[in-house]
Amino acid sequence: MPPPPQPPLAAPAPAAPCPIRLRPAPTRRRLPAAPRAVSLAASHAHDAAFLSRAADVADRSAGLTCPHPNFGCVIARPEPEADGPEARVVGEGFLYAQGTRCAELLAAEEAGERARGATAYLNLEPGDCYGDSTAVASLVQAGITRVVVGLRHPLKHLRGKAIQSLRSEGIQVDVVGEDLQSKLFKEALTSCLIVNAPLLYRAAFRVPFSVLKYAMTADGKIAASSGHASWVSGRASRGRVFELRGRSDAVIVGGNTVRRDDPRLTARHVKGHVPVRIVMSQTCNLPEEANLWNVHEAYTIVATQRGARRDFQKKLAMKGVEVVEFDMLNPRDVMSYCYDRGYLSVLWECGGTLSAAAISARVIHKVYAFCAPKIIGGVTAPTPVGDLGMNQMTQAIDLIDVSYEQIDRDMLMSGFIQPIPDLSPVIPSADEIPSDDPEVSPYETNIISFYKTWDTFGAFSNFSPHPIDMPDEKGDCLTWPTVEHYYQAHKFVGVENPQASNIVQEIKRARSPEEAARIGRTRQREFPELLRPDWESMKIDVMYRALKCKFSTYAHLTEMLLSTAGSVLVEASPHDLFWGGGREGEGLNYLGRLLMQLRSEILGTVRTSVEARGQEV
Ligand SMILES: NC(=O)C1=CN([C@@H]2O[C@H](COP(=O)(O)OP(=O)(O)OC[C@H]3O[C@@H](n4cnc5c(N)ncnc54)[C@H](OP(=O)(O)O)[C@@H]3O)[C@@H](O)[C@H]2O)C=CC1
Ligand SMILES: Nc1c(N[C@@H]2O[C@H](COP(=O)(O)O)[C@@H](O)[C@H]2O)[nH]c(=O)[nH]c1=O
Repeated sequence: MPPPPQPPLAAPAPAAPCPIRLRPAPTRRRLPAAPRAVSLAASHAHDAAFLSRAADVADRSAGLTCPHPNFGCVIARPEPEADGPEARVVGEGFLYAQGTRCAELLAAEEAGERARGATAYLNLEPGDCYGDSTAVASLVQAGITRVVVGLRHPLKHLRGKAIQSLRSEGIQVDVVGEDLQSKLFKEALTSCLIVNAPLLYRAAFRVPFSVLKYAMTADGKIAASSGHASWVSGRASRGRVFELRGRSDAVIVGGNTVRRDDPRLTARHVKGHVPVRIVMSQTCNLPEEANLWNVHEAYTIVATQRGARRDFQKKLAMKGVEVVEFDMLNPRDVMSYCYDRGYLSVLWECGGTLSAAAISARVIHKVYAFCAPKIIGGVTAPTPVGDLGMNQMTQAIDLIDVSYEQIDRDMLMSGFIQPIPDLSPVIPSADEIPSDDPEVSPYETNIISFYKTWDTFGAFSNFSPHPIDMPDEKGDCLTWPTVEHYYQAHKFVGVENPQASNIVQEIKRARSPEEAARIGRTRQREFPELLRPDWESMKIDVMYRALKCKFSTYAHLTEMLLSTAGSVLVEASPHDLFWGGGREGEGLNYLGRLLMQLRSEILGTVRTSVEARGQEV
């Protein structure tokens, strides 16, 4: 694989300022009426306003669920009584999580008949990976006649596909920057870029979007010279940090911060998504007891140097902490690992030692600096960023798109170290859609890996949004939203304890497959006595039954599976060594194996029926 493109450390001079703020969820409102005269400027103003609104709508699930590409759809139609370009919103929707119903479908359902002849505004080109093009089909079936797209999909195997499909259905598609250009559209486009910055960085640099956050005094210290740091910033600022955590897949600290602060790193006080906590420690010289080892609160990974304190590693593993060894522990390799795990965004909450290493490794993209109006002094008091090897002020890294916000008595300054990647120059024209499949290496054409639902073969993931109807113990048919829901719930099925039945119901009701997985795993750890006693011997069978149902229910999935004949299927999970293939092929890859077994079974059935027909003739 070629090395990921290296952005310059010192970013180019700032472009037009663009305030970056966490936006509160917009309330539904009628947009202000535009001037009555029908003019191009007025219709552009409407389009730009609705597109920005689609970006705001897309942002609604942030912090509620595991981060994922943010898709929002706003359907608007002209006011029947108005002859100008006034329009009103008739439907809105956003993607709640991977494997849940797409934004376009939700918006079309809300709009109903009012969608006929209306315009749909999408912050991002839909990225159907399930072979069923739900997003496009929803818009077509709803009778949408025009679609305005903010950004083409940044992932190569999806870019341009949905736009082409919509156009081939006779729908007018206007893409900002290509078909629509003006200052207003530039601003709307910025909203679309910001709401999916993590996906864009991930696509461009093959690392997750990384944000460095710290709290410092007015004299630039992040702790007193003793190392004591609670608290530098005020309560309101720390509340904002909980929000930032809730929007991240993982929060990272260095060994010293764990030894000194014993942090919890949870997104408490804000309901919703709790990120994974990652400790980077070369020595693994970490405390025996620490808040981070309480994995009931949140999942913890310790990233360490190969061979470091193996006995202690075992102790951590006994507590449920995952330990990952690296040949050379450094920020870039840890970020590559996080990329492989499918993370989109990571929050660095470390001290200056590790932050300097991360900035030097060019993995930090954005900075949030909370500045408190206090002075602590101290020549040895820690500062936010250690040595970067610069000795002239002219070498300083200029932050771009800087914004300032007062939070109670503190000031929050944020800005990008690296600009949001502009993928537009490599956008292919409509007749130049890439046919290559980035998941399949030309040298290993017989291996097809899949993992996240946005991958080319994302439909093979148990998180794909394909409900299955399965008989329960009494033989009654029950619908499960995804295979993951079914699998996780069956850890507790058949156990004669009302608490186990409650857990089954809790998992069944989970709003997304991620939530189902989280509940299933947490309850298994919390209540091992409620796990069905035959689980270890039954889990493969449970999974196979669910897969068989999924692939036989949806014809296009059967087709997709059969199209892989001759290839080895690998679930590219770097950490699940039972269902996945592991980082270096050390995993047992049971999910891939079961899919291949199912493929053989279906192929056998197809062949047998063809042969039978042949004999009849
Ligand atoms: N106000 C604020 O926002 C914050 C304040 N703090 C304060 O900062 C102080 C700690 O800062 P600091 O000592 O810089 O701690 P860091 O959080 O930066 O941790 C440094 C440690 O990170 C580990 N590490 C792993 N890989 C690397 C690498 N490639 N390069 C460098 N380090 C690596 C090492 O752990 P090991 O030694 O285990 O191998 C190293 O000692 C504390 O007083 C804490 O309270 C901390 C965070 C935020
Ligand atoms: N001291 C300091 C911060 N420190 C960071 O927060 C961590 C503690 O998190 P938790 O245990 O979850 O409350 C600590 O280890 C460090 O990473 N953050 C801030 O916003 N403001 C502050 O003043």
